[in-house]
Amino acid sequence: MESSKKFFDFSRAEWESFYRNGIPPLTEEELQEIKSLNDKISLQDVQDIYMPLTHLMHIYMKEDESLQLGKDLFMQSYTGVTPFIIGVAGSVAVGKSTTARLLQMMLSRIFKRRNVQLITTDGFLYPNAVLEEKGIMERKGFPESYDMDKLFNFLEQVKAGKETVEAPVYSHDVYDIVPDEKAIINEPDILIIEGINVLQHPITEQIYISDFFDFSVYVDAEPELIEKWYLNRFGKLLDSAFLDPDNFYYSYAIGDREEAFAMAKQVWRDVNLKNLEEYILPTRGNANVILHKTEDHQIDRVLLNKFK
Ligand SMILES: Nc1ncnc2c1ncn2[C@@H]1O[C@H](COP(=O)(O)OP(=O)(O)OP(=O)(O)O)[C@@H](O)[C@H]1O
Ligand SMILES: CC(C)(CO)[C@@H](O)C(=O)NCCC(=O)O
Repeated sequence: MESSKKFFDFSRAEWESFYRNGIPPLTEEELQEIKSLNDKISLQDVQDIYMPLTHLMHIYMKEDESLQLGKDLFMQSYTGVTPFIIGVAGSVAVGKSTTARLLQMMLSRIFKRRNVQLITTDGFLYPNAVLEEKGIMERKGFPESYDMDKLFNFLEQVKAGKETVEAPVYSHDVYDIVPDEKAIINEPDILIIEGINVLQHPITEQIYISDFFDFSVYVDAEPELIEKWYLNRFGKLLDSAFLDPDNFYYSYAIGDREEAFAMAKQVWRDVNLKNLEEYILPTRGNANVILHKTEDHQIDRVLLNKFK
């Protein structure tokens, strides 16, 4: 273990050993089902990295429940059970959605009676029309491009145990908020929130959105690799846009492929890499756990926060 001031830094082998004696809570069939999520997901990662991670999350969940109960006893009032909220942060295209969906599937299989739901903060981006109006269309993903009040209200309602809470929906294909679509969150026991901004910035002077999180994971990798994954995903977006004139990427898909990739490289450099360096990376130290990836999304190191 090679540690920094703030994090214990474990090799893959060390991390894996933290759950070696546990009985794998997932059947071979369930593992195969997880595989269908993204055919490149390594089942070895599920076993070696995510099993110990969900085990650790369970430790935090139990602590959280007992703290809530203790506080209620102290105040001599019952405030109700609040959902356990897990944040998944990291760069654009680092694999947050894939990690978050994998965690959702694993947690709902392992804790069969718990209702595990998932949402992305992409839905809280201002619609393109508003970004245009504010003159910040090329700042999509930067802090000012999100409706933070709306995100704050959403989190407050979920945490307060409201029966049904709605959130707007963003589509990568349309490259905009989808006007008539809503994501519904209804009384989850565990809510996973994935987004580049979940560990970021105060909303008001007193409160950070990270105050809402009971556990957080930062997905990390070297920027050169993330760029590769970004361009790779861009290629897939082009391939699926080819037959759909309504798709945002249609004109790129039917045009010159080299030019399209040159444009994507520029967007990576001028928007997403800049955002990573200025606003996302500085939040890495706030996470409970950092998953560090190398080539082919393989996780080679896991870091655990010493203080939270
Ligand atoms: N564990 C993994 N194994 C293989 N491929 C992966 C893995 N995780 C992500 N990918 C691939 O990397 C690309 C980016 O992943 P994903 O869309 O999950 O990123 P993201 O961080 O959610 O991005 P954004 O913030 O833009 O929504 C996708 O093409 C995805 O298929
Ligand atoms: C929607 C976000 C901000 C985050 O997922 C990102 O995928 C994005 O669209 N960034 C803007 C620059 C780009 O087109 O890649």
